[in-house]
Amino acid sequence: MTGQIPDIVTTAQMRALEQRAIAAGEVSGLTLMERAGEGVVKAIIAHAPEANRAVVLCGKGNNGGDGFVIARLLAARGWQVRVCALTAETLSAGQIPVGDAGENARRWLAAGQGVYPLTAEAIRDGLSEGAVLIDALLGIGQSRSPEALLAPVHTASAEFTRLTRVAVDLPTGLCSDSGRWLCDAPFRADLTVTFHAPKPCHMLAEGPEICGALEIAPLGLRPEPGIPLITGPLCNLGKSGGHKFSHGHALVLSGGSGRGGAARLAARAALRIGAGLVTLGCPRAAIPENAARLDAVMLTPVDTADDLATSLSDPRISALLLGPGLGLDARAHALVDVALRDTRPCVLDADALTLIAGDAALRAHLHAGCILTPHGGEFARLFPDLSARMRGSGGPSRIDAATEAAQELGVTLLMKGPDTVIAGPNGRCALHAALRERAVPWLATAGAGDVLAGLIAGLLARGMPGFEAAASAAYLHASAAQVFGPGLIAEDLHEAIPQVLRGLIAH
Ligand SMILES: NC(=O)C1=CN([C@@H]2O[C@H](COP(=O)(O)OP(=O)(O)OC[C@H]3O[C@@H](n4cnc5c(N)ncnc54)[C@H](O)[C@@H]3O)[C@@H](O)[C@H]2O)[C@@H](O)CC1
Ligand SMILES: [K+]
Repeated sequence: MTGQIPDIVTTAQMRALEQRAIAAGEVSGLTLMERAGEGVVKAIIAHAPEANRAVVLCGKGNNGGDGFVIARLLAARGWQVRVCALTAETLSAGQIPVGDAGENARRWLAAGQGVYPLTAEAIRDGLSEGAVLIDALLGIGQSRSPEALLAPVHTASAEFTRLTRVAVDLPTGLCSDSGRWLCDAPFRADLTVTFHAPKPCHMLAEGPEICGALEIAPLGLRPEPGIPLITGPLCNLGKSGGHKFSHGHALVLSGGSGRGGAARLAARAALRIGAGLVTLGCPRAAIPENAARLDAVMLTPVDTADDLATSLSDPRISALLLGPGLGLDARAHALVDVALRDTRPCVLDADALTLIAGDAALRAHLHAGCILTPHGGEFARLFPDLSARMRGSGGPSRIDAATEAAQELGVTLLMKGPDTVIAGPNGRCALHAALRERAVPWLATAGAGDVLAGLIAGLLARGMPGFEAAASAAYLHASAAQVFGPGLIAEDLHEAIPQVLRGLIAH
């Protein structure tokens, strides 16, 4: 997939787009199916230029209908094509289903072609080394395990080592909206050709692992806004003129002696990303330790809620961060309480999230300037019911769950994971997908989350709105890891940020 990636559309959005175009008389379902088949054939030829033999696995629905179009178009190019269909028996008995898929089955049969059953033997006999195996069993309509359906496919294809496996729209065994597998052994594609726009499963959770290369075939439908992929910072990061106070002042609150590392990582990140000033607020007893480890970050004693209130009387403090290394004691609770009664932008991470999860009174003070950055465990503590639903079959995707959670709390929420979902209080959502060169597994290292929280706080301090700050920080965080590469530890992220910024600001 190259060039500008269109917004992601959910299954419901895709069906609505198609239905609207058909209802408006702009296009027929049959034409859409033909275009879908043409797109897949074009991608197959580009991907496997030497191939001239295919087995097309066709299901009962419209994904199967696409399969019959693909079979017809490949056969017209001189390919040796075998269709193995779930409907082989009824089709062979002359019973053609109504609808677009039925019409394409009819056209295939009318061309004098046969339809084989979906058995291991029939599939194997249609294949040879170098052939293309096309999965048109199930598409966006799948919601339950297709294990039985796939068993003969796995048995047959295991006998070959050089097949090109192509998924039509999405691999069978993958939930289109959540990216979760619907069975233990889904179809594993080398190439997935989807239509109009990527679906969440191509970007989320375990989906990318089984999609292979992703191609998007146009259907001629009008583009509509969906869920954008974050492919760069959402605001200008350059600095022009002014003095240090023109670029904001972030206040990071830390725990006691021996617990300051996480907050120091966050504070340095806030400074690196361009906040004019960053102050670390820690208990008086922890000042020597922090002073020995920090130079450009300033220090202020914050032992009590009153101390924090005094710090906040400085109107130049433009953003707060609480959580990394904050602790879960009474002081930490009191600091979160004071911070939330203030209306300044506030990042809540780590221990602050645990405190909020356990106290409805704190939760009640959350406001639209808050940015919560939970990982899976913290999300489960904050939203046990939603989290349990996510784990269930047919449950909400990470995109849907983050959107629901952000709206429920009226905050911006950044859900951490290999794919990072950012959801705003008004239903806005964006995704940073860990795909290909943006997959940075070495970010799974102690302290990386603290750096991310610090980047958000720094951008907030500079005046960036919450959603933009969270989305931009997710991008910059992954970019820094990408620039540094293997062996990364959290401290290295700070050192890589200038290189990332140089690249972005130069453009
Ligand atoms: N929506 C659109 O805009 C377009 C859709 N097209 C194709 O149509 C597909 C969607 O078609 P359908 O809605 O008919 O859905 P599918 O073809 O994905 O599934 C068909 C039916 O199979 C059944 N099913 C689900 N899980 C099953 C399982 N495990 N075992 C057996 N049967 C199962 C369900 O009843 C489902 O409705 C898309 O993925 C795409 O390939 C294209 O033709 C072009 C346009
Ligand atoms: K499929």
